[in-house]
Amino acid sequence: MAHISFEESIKILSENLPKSKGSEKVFLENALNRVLAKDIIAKFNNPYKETASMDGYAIKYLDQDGELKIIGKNPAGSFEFNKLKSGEAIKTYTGSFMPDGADTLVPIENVEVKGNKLKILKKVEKGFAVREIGEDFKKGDVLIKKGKVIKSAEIGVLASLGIPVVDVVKKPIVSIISTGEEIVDLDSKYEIGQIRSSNNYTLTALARSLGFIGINLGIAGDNKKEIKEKILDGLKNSDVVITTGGVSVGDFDFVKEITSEFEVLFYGVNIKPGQWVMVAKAGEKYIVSLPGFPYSSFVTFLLYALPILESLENKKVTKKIKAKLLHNFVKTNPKYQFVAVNITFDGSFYVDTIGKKQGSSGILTNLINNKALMCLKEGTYELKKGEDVDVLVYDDLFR
Ligand SMILES: Nc1nc2c(c(=O)[nH]1)N[C@H]1C(S)=C(S)[C@@H](COP(=O)(O)OP(=O)(O)OC[C@H]3O[C@@H](n4cnc5c(N)ncnc54)[C@H](O)[C@@H]3O)O[C@H]1N2
Ligand code: MOO
Repeated sequence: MAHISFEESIKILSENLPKSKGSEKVFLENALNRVLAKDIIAKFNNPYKETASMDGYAIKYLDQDGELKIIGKNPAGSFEFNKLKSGEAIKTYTGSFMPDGADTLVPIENVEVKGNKLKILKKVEKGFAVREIGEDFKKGDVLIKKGKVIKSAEIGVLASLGIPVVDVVKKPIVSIISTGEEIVDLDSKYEIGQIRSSNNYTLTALARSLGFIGINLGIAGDNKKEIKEKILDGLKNSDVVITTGGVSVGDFDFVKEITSEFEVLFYGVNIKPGQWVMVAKAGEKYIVSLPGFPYSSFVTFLLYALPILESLENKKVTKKIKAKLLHNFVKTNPKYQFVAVNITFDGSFYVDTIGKKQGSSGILTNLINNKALMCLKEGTYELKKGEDVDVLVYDDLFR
């Protein structure tokens, strides 16, 4: 079967992306980084009433010339709505409601007090240090839109609205299975010639680092029954099942046969790494079978599993940006290529491949400290130093 182009694979995938999952309720403390499932609408004005933003005396603006009579105190949290008449002042504190009849607050620094007499030494303009009703938000305002990822300020706004429980989109669950007769897990004895399985650990961690629920389902040998059982097991408890290995042309590449029993969206893409990737639907769920090489499985997870997970939670966790190449780069492979790059920011983004090893897709260590992939369209060509390139950023660049 001829491989399809990268663009074609993305088109097919985007036409088959899932709808976002339903919602669930979480305590506000657990809502950080979750996707809001319903608009948050203010049920009251904040502030509820005109409020002092400094410590001082509430007065009528036109009363600033003569001597005023201090008729009392108005501490924050006192809900007596004091009334103020002409010629009077009420001591009022930061956060206190302004008395009815007062339109201005003269700060303590501007006045002289003798007994209950107040003299204003330095006048202020009308409305000084008074927060308007609804200055922060007004009743009926849509404060946070459905689909927004909840960060610290959203947590604060929800708290200020008195909302202890929030409706958020359920987190997508992705299960990861490594396959291969030669690979062994950490709990098994290692014999020369075997390969310690890294993919199930790397991809579980990658899924979790991007905010999804990653489940490491361990290893299945090159055995159709075992592989199928593990995939079916994964499908029961997760939205997406990832397999690694067993998808190319070897005699023991059974995963592709098992995954083919489902509704295959595509198998084989003209990309480097990852040309043997296979994506299938299993009813509402997905099986994404990635090549076994550690670098290939990492890249293809980002390219094909991540869009499904993002769609399920209705959020984007990767960014596509332009960056300038810090050195010439010769693209020798005609496939659409994804290259691990160092990325730096100095007013613009810059990328380079300094210190990255050249070789097969078996090189996982190139991804240590890596946050981005340079995306190079099909063809062989030379890129010049200073040229703009497309970059897929999958980690926080400023951390
Ligand atoms: N005759 C051909 N051979 C290969 C081709 C080809 O076109 N013709 N394509 C190569 C490419 S490209 C890739 S990518 C691999 C993909 O093969 P599989 O997906 O079937 O992967 P495996 O053969 O099972 O494994 C490949 C490689 O990765 C190691 N591996 C597998 N799983 C893990 C794991 N969990 N942790 C660490 N390392 C793992 C495995 O030992 C192999 O070395 O096919 C090429 N061959
Ligand atoms: O497709 Mo393989 O992942 O190029 O090495």
